[in-house]
Amino acid sequence: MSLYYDAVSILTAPSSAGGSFKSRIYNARNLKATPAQVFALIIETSKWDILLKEVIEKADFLHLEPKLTPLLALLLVHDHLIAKKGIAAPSAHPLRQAIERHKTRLKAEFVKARVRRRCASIEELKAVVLREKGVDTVSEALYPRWVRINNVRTTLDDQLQSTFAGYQKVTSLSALAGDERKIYLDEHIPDLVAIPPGIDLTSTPAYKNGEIILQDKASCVPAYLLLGDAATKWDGDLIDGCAAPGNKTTHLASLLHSKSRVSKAKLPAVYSMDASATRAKTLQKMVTLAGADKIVTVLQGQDFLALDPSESRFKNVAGLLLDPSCSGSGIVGREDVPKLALPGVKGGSGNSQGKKRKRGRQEPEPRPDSDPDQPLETEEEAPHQKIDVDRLIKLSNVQACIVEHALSFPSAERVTYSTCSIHVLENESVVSRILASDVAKSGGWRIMRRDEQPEGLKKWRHRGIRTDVVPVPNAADKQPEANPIVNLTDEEIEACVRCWAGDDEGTGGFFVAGFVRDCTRVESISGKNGKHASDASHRNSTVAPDDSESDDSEEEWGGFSD
Ligand SMILES: C[S@@+](CC[C@H](N)C(=O)[O-])C[C@H]1O[C@@H](n2cnc3c(N)ncnc32)[C@H](O)[C@@H]1O
Repeated sequence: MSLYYDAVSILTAPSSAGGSFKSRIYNARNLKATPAQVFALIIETSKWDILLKEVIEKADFLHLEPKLTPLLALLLVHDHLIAKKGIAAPSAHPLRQAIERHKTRLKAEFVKARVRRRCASIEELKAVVLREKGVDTVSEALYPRWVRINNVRTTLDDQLQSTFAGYQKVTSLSALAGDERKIYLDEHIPDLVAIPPGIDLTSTPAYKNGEIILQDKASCVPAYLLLGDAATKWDGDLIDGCAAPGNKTTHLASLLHSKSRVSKAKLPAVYSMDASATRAKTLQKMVTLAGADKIVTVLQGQDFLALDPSESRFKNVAGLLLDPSCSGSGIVGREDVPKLALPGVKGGSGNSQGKKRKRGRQEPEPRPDSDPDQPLETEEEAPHQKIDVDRLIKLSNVQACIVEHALSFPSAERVTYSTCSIHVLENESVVSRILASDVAKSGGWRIMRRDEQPEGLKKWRHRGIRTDVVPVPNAADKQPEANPIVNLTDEEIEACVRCWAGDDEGTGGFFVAGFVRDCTRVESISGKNGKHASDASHRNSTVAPDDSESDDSEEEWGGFSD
């Protein structure tokens, strides 16, 4: 029963609580039910709210049940009428009884509501209700649960035969509609699958053991772009400069790893850091849980900008992943607490929806990856802070600095830059500034073209833009900084990877660009950094997509050594 009270407490929490709606659930320390259950209940109820309101009002029983607030009633009636297992509470529980006392009326009104809409099945009814609500069933109603398979601990095949045994394979995201056990194997990112959002994996052994990681598809692009299709052959060390809570670090480890790697050679080292000591603790936890601690060294509370690229331990760093703080404007669910249509109470009962029940509860330990990217926002990313152009300009200055610092690592040959922002000012404009910087020019850096990207990403259709799709508030007053300068060629724009929330790809808004060192450029530039660039240029030249990559081709690898 705590599930319903948990959902009410989330929905009625003050808006100043901060964080995206989803992140607030996953970060809430006072929930008894699992965050996934609470999230699914709220989202599923929000899809049906107008119909449930109609049914409850016509059944006209709220004034008879003082324990039921309109919000509680909506959530409970959802499960009573629609959820496969009914209300998640023992049959003697007073709230369950408060609903079941009226089950005949509720059932009758539900059937009438369906007949009025001329629907033969519940699925049909769901689609009609969503249309009434003006929701596109594929884009908004269906935001799948993305699940990344962690190759450090398991394989996709193992998971298909264990955690996902009995799941029906489907070939499109839209086919995941409903609550049935279906699975979609992603066509762009290796070892990524999607399942219906209502399915809770948090109690599975695979989740608890770090074999699977819940991570939005868009957030999987940077590590894949950095290491490419032949990631198991990558032999330079890596840095994840802005790493907490650790989704991309553990993704790097997963890509580098393959269960079939035969122990001979040493795996590359990954230095993973976060300037926030608190967030770095979560990073360490997630790295350990994912089994990546054998290759990942977490530098807790380390400011990436304070790293000295000439330090000897970084001499073999060939790839750097930078995912710095951003406005978070692409995060799905930001300020998106579903506004549920609540039933009215005839006869004016005093049970208000905001009334909170006092509960003494143990605080559950949140899982670090429970809401990839989203739960552990930086101070800068807190949504209650207004997104305005001044803030974007500040963020973009730091973003550019961070990537330029990455380009100065002597053996670096690939760098990725990513944000979960939709603004040109933080994305294409930052790329444009980076490419124009001295460090990029003298180091021979250029953008990683679309035709050089891993196979899955070559196929990805959303590419860079030059002008904001969603205008930035008060940008018009701030000339000229508010007008982002995007001095990129068409080829460079095409090289930028964009993801958009609300389309049929099921991702949040995201931006990624890769930079590579081009030794021909550096040779044409006299003086500094030329040697570094050519040092770097040979190492991972084999990292380009390689069709011959197979389990058999990995005997030279040494696997993990303790
Ligand atoms: C968007 S989050 C990173 C998410 C992470 N890449 C993941 O996939 O789980 C940005 C992080 O960068 C960190 N950060 C910001 N500036 C930094 C800096 N100069 N050095 C190190 N970390 C920094 C913030 O504390 C924050 O945790």
